[in-house]
Amino acid sequence: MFSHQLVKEANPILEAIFDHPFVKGIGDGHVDDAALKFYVQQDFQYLSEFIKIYASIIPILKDRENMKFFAENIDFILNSEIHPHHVFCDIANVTYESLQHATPSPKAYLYQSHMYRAVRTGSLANIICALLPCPWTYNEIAKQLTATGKNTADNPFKSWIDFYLTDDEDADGGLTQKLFKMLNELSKDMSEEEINEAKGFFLKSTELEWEFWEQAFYQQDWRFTEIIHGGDNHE
Ligand SMILES: Cc1ncc(C[n+]2csc(CCO)c2C)c(N)n1
Repeated sequence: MFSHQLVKEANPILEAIFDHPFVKGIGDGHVDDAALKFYVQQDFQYLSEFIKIYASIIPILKDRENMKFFAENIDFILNSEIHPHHVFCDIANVTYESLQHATPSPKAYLYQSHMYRAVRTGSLANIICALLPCPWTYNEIAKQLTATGKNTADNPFKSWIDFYLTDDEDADGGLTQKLFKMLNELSKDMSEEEINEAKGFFLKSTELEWEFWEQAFYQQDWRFTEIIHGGDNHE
């Protein structure tokens, strides 16, 4: 099955995500404030783009059930995904509002551009492959942290882990499985070339998830950010 192939090939990248100091820090209950702030600034901005990508899928869908599914996911990102951000803000002792005006860092820019590239191909499989590592890796992180005994009552990140752990219909676990199922269906009518193209989108997005943790941990912004972003806030 296509989904098994994707998970198998991406596995070393997922393992590297589990080993990343930011993710390990979530498990151990400590991440530097500067890393948490950089993450929320970039993620707030990233999720706004993610919503637009979800919206851009709707015109290429053929049935209402799928339209409902993607529309509900937009609602979920807008209204529920803010919870994990609040957890980071509370720990870093900053207001969420103060972190909502960032422009994309190089890696966030690359990740967003990668997703838009998938949209431009017009292929639903490519778009789902580019999107899926986002809910997939987070759900896997939450499961791994829980399985290794890190999701404890005294961990300040407990409610962040719990958020991505939930596996009910409306939450990420359910979403991940549904997207993998859609891919398995689509792959039945795809050529080897199309399968490889879609896989490329999935594997690159998985690495870009790793890069997202990395850039937040080391606060990697544009080298010439003053020049690039100037006084006005262009993207
Ligand atoms: C860089 C980055 N990657 C993944 C997530 C997690 N996430 C974002 S939207 C969503 C639901 C998808 O419909 C999930 C699980 C994040 N916050 N930031």
